[in-house]
Amino acid sequence: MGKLVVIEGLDGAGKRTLAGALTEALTARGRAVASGAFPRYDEDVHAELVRDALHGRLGDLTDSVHGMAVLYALDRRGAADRIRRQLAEHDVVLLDRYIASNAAYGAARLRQRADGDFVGWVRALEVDRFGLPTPDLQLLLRVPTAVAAERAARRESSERRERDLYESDDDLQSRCATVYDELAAAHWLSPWEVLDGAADVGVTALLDRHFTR
Ligand SMILES: Nc1ncnc2c1ncn2[C@@H]1O[C@H](COP(=O)(O)OP(=O)(O)O)[C@@H](O)[C@H]1O
Ligand SMILES: Cc1cn([C@H]2C[C@H](O)[C@@H](COP(=O)(O)OP(=O)(O)O)O2)c(=O)[nH]c1=O
Repeated sequence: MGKLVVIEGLDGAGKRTLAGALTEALTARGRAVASGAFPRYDEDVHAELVRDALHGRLGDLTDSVHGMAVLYALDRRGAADRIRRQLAEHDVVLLDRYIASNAAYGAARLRQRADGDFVGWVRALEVDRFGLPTPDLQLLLRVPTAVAAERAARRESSERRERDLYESDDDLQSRCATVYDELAAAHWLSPWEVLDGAADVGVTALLDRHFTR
């Protein structure tokens, strides 16, 4: 049975970049790695609807924090069997965002903290009701909100990719950073490790800490 490892953090924190580096380093050590990212924009109708909502194309649906969270959760529900299969066949399944993204962004939108009702509601929906596999380890890639915003803006211009409603809301990102810190401190759903994304993450040392057999 493989380990389910999740990378979490703000938009522009460097999650995708770290996922690539970790996959490469684990593969070089001979581990079988499956990787994925949520939302699955090009694979799942709920994720497609998320994209529409984040670009203001679904009217007042975007205003509903719980409605948005249900769409993200249904995307993951549709991937649950595949994740379970991947865990059976690989040493590591590495995901760029998972259940904690719903907890952090939703709580931040509602101005709640990690010990508030919303985070409990996400756990009840995704873990208890949908039966999603829980992570073995969550990595919080922590960067100052200004750095994340600057990276997201740079990516916007280099990839001609328009920033969405959450990405362009600096106050939301900064509240979200607080909830992430609290989720990590509480080891919500799994052990967490906080990585300094503004410095060298130190992939080799990370592997030595968590992936020695
Ligand atoms: N450690 C880093 N130092 C500087 N720039 C980085 C670093 N990691 C990622 N970036 C750049 O920041 C931008 C956002 O990174 P990305 O990995 O796409 O973030 P995320 O997946 O968290 O949104 C990209 O342009 C990427 O090249
Ligand atoms: C996966 C997930 C993302 N989100 C938020 C975080 C991001 O602001 C936004 C889009 O996800 P993101 O991974 O940033 O997609 P991309 O970088 O390809 O646009 O959705 C949730 O609120 N809940 C979730 O379950």
